[in-house]
Amino acid sequence: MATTLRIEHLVKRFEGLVAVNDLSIDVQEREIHALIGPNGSGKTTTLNLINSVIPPTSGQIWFRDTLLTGKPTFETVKAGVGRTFQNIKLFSSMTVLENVMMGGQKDVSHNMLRFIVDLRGSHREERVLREKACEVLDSIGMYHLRNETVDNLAYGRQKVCELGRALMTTPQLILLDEPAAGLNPSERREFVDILRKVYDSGVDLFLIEHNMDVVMNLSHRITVLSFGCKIAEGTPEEIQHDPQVIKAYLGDRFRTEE
Ligand SMILES: Nc1ncnc2c1ncn2[C@@H]1O[C@H](COP(=O)(O)OP(=O)(O)OP(=O)(O)O)[C@@H](O)[C@H]1O
Repeated sequence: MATTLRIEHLVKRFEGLVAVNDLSIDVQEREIHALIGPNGSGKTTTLNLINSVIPPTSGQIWFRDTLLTGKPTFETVKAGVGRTFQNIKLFSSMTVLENVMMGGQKDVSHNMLRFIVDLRGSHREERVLREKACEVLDSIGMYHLRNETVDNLAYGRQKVCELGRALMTTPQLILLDEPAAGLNPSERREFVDILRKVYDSGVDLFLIEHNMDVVMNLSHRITVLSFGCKIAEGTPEEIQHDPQVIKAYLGDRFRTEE
């Protein structure tokens, strides 16, 4: 299998604090890779570095043959990397369909007003985006809710809607920032099923997550951070039994009976 996402000697300093410290990770094609670790260990910073929300102090990030480092966020999206956020970033008074359609505009975050004006001006563009958004909504079981305003949706459904918006750029890899956060157990099970479907459709996943049931059931490989440094990498089975990981993060949650 080829490497898709390659993180090489990544460092991020915030003044005196080293949030990410010489981090290297190779994510393979067709992999669900989780990044775990205690609060403040550098996970969100790493995600923000991958899709160029912030620049690194040093190091490089590659996605396939494209160097992402130094590129604006919309270029990382163009290269095939999508993203969802820990705190949902939807337009709450707009419908599900409109929110998902906006994901089809690669630079929409810079150009929201133009997007709305363009949609009104260009029936062809609107039709293409609408068709694609309907397909995406169908694939994630949200088509029947397309005309609901986001405000009226349960939190779990809003998260699925955000995932739908990320799918509009036809990503090859999606970065997921705590997909299970705030979900109740049944919403969580449903979301994991949807993520599996998205993966089965050919999209690789790189996620940050604190819920260890989700991480251990979903991931093929896991990288563990502590104070910005990688302390372990391996399969869920290896990580659950790694003494250093148990000490730094997992505690007794996965210790097997002696
Ligand atoms: N913009 C910033 N300026 C200064 N310090 C920051 C900034 N962003 C993050 N940090 C610090 O960098 C460290 C890593 O933070 P980060 O949010 O990446 O951790 P995390 O592992 O995602 O934590 P959590 O699980 O709580 O979300 C923390 O000490 C945090 O306070």
